[in-house]
Amino acid sequence: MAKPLQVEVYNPNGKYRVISTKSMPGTRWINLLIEQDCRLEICTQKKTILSVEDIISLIGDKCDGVIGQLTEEWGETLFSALSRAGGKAFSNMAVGYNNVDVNAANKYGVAVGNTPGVLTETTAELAASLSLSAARRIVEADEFMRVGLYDGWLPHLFVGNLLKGQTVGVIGAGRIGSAYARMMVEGFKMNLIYYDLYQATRLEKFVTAYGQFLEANGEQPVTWKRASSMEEVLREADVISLHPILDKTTYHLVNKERLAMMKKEAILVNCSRGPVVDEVALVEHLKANPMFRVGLDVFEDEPYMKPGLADMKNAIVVPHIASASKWTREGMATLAALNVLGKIKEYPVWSDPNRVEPFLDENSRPPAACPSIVNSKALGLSVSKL
Ligand SMILES: NC(=O)C1=CN([C@@H]2O[C@H](COP(=O)(O)OP(=O)(O)OC[C@H]3O[C@@H](n4cnc5c(N)ncnc54)[C@H](O)[C@@H]3O)[C@@H](O)[C@H]2O)C=CC1
Ligand SMILES: O=C(O)C(=O)CO
Repeated sequence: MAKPLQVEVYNPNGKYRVISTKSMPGTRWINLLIEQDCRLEICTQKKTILSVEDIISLIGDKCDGVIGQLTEEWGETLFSALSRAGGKAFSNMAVGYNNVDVNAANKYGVAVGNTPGVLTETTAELAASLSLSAARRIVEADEFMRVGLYDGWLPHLFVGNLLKGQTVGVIGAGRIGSAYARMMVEGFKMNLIYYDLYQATRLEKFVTAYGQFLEANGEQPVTWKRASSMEEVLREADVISLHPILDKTTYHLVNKERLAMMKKEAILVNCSRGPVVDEVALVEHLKANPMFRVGLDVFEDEPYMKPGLADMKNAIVVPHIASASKWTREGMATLAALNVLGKIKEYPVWSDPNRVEPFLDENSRPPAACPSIVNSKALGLSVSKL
């Protein structure tokens, strides 16, 4: 028999057994669970990605709820194991839940939580950082300095792109895409073109008002356009940032043909999910177009990179850190814990997952509700009136 995974136990006599497959930042989430009679077991095994078998062994014979991670495969096997152990609550510590088979969760009556909102600005800030770093070739220039190649100022040294007056393209103008668009429009006075299945009315109003403000101050106004196709964005924008969810409609959304539609000196940023971009085609495109640049936070075969990507000077790569600020990660842990706790306590579901601030205020008790359950309709869960 395999050795049991290492766990740290809080409140051993708690009535409800809750597992967290990873240690998470902050202590508020731990306190909230133990105050509500949960025995919390945090897996401390030194293994970055737990397998399905590892998680089955953590669930054991009795488990009321699990807080899991985006690196884990939550499908039929795990939901049936959780259900056999009496559990009806699971939450990803992430807003994206493409690692979760929601139909399987529905089949076993397990609520699936996620953590929207608390990571919107943090993720958008990383996308903006990658956009700037790529435009101004910051990583290349930093490497050049460190290896002692700098021997004096030169007119052609690391010439990059000026963002002001250029066009930023956003694909997927939801919470994060809209926050990113605002940063680029407001911060760098870029014009906006976006593509989404839905109209981003608030974003459009913001750009209109900001354009009017600039004009009233004698400056060139910024503009916006909702594209009727993704191809329109690819052809027109100078910087393109990807922010859709990952599902079968967005798998390889950016492929060889679509890369070829982009401007030769364009910048592509991906802080959504790796498989939204065909990474093999991307490597070929980077090789053939040295002035085309990318900033990537996510990878198709994460944690691995496709062959050749790491050698490309025109690529900036970071290890899926877009939501990695202390406040955000602690907030994500809190929302994930409250999703699980809320379902265990049979609380209703919060009515607006875009407005989760009341759960994050450290100075007050969180509302008696589950902050965000993605399958609440399928499970017929009631909605909070708070
Ligand atoms: N790199 C990282 O650390 C992080 C990555 N993410 C990723 O970002 C994604 C988006 O997060 P939010 O903005 O909070 O979600 P959201 O649901 O507010 O926005 C997603 C947008 O994508 C649009 N969309 C869906 N299918 C589309 C398609 N085929 N073409 C164009 N647009 C489409 C939706 O209409 C929606 O407006 C998450 O699902 C997650 O995968 C989120 C947080 C951190
Ligand atoms: O929340 C997500 O979806 C992430 O990728 C990590 O923050």
